[in-house]
Amino acid sequence: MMEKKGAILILSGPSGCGKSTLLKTVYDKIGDYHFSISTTTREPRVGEKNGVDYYFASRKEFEEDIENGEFLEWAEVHGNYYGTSLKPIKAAVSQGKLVIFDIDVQGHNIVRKKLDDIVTSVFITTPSLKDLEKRLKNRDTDSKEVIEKRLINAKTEIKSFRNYDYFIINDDLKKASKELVCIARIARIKAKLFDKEESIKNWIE
Ligand SMILES: Nc1ncnc2c1ncn2[C@@H]1O[C@H](COP(=O)(O)OP(=O)(O)OP(=O)(O)O)[C@@H](O)[C@H]1O
Ligand SMILES: Nc1nc2c(ncn2[C@@H]2O[C@H](COP(=O)(O)O)[C@@H](O)[C@H]2O)c(=O)[nH]1
Repeated sequence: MMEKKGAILILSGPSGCGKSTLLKTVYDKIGDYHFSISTTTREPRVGEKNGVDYYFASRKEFEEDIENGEFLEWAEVHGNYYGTSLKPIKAAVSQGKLVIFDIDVQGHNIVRKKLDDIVTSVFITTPSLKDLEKRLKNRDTDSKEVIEKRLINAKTEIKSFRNYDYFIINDDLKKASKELVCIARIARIKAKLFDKEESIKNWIE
């Protein structure tokens, strides 16, 4: 399906737990990486740019992409479609990059199933549901109804934390950031395993 020279790091966790904030703090500490930009049918938030934060699409366009097999994974999350296009991931993985995904638990389960040997995953959350509510309200990007929906879904999502390799409680941002840097560096080692396998070929032949 793809030349697996690289590695994949998946971040999941309830909306508002701080995945994007945490990622911004680690990028300059983890070396060469490729961040997977998802496609979504959600309306862009103020300041979000097409092709930077997401590729924004209509439901019709998204459904056509599903039909055409364009996605490595896709899911309906909080009432909208979100998906990861296969092509850029294939290219980045075959170039030996660490590919970073910010996707929900459904997407994680699909990618894990398809590419288990190169996946490292981390579930991120807040210390409590109250903290999550505060963060979503302070972020001020979503309506009251959208926030309520995301808080209800968070209670279901948190039940999946055991399906992940690592678990970070994003209370103190500095501490959580250090933990994520360690995990990202370990995730990259999975990419190196393929080079190592190559160098011990004489043992196997
Ligand atoms: N450790 C922290 N302490 C306090 N506030 C935080 C912390 N980490 C992130 N935040 C704040 O919480 C809010 C939500 O963070 P962010 O947008 O990164 O969440 P997210 O998990 O990426 O959300 P989504 O899944 O909806 O994209 C932001 O306003 C951010 O500044
Ligand atoms: N399964 C997928 N989930 C995705 C993808 N891109 C983002 N997400 C998840 O959606 C929620 C909501 O995001 P928001 O930007 O509307 O706040 C978030 O928790 C992401 O993890 C994807 O391609 N596939």
